[in-house]
Amino acid sequence: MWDFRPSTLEEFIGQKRLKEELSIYLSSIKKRKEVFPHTLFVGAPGLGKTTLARIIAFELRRELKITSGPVLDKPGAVAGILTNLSEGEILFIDEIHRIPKPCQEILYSAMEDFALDILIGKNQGARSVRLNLPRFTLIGATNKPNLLLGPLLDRFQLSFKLDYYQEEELKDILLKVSSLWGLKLSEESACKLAKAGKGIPRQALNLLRRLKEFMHHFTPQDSKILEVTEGEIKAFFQLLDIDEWGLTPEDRRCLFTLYRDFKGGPVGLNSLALSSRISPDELETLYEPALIRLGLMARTRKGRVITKLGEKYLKERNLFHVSL
Ligand SMILES: Nc1ncnc2c1ncn2[C@@H]1O[C@H](COP(=O)(O)OP(=O)(O)OP(=O)(O)O)[C@@H](O)[C@H]1O
Repeated sequence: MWDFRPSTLEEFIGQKRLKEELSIYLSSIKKRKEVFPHTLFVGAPGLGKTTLARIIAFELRRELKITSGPVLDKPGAVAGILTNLSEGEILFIDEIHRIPKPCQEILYSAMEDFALDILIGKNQGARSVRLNLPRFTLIGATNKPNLLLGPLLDRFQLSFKLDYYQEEELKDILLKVSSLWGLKLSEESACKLAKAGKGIPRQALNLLRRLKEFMHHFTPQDSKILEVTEGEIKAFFQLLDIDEWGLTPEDRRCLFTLYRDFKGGPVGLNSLALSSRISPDELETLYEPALIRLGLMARTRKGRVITKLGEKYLKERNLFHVSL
């Protein structure tokens, strides 16, 4: 089994408070056979927003349609997907903040009144026609809720914020998935991988996927169970050039660029991204969250700054003079 997605809330590890609340809504909606309320999941990429949408659909035995903000870039695209929904169906829109504003506006009446107002004709001859929609559930996922129009935000009856995972929780996820994949992780190996997962299941599972390939490469072909020792984890981390926190050469490059090119900051996101040779979006969503959570970088009102701990990190690893 290559991918692992929990299909019930019980199988979903972590996010304890969110799970408790969600399970109450699921059971009460199930009892009353109602349509699930419009729900927004807010959190960084890879924390499990899509997985939760799938779980809601599975638990309620509802159909799930999956799309994403960039696909819904024209009013016609939004109208098209809405008019193809059936009663009780769940529409999941990933990166909902990337829907252009005029298209977000179409969603207001669809969510509130289950109706679509379509403008037919042009100029003076134009008239508005109201099209009734089946009752459906919209589940949105975003890591930038501030880019959603206020009235759209208001139409989500439920909103959940996903937290980064504790190492212990990531460890449980890794142990569960590794056994499905025929990998035998010792407790210590699982802890090391979990620590390098940067609080994000997708990152931890990506590491596990690569570890599996690594193990297959170095183990005789007939072994059914691949046993991973601490020594192998060490060699694996060396091969990937990641440290015990899971920081990659790109993470270190951002930190070092901040130190070298901007004298430790403060510096704006775009300038730091340009000098680090990565896109501002990648810097903001992929790299800086971990650097900030580890206390190596900080975000101030004037921009990003390196912390004392960040300087210590570079110094200890002899990274003050590397050429990037
Ligand atoms: N709590 C969890 N327990 C087990 N596996 C999880 C959990 N959360 C996420 N995963 C796994 O991590 C991977 C990423 O999860 P998912 O695609 O749901 O994240 P996401 O928040 O929707 O990311 P994106 O916003 O980038 O689409 C999936 O393989 C999923 O099965």
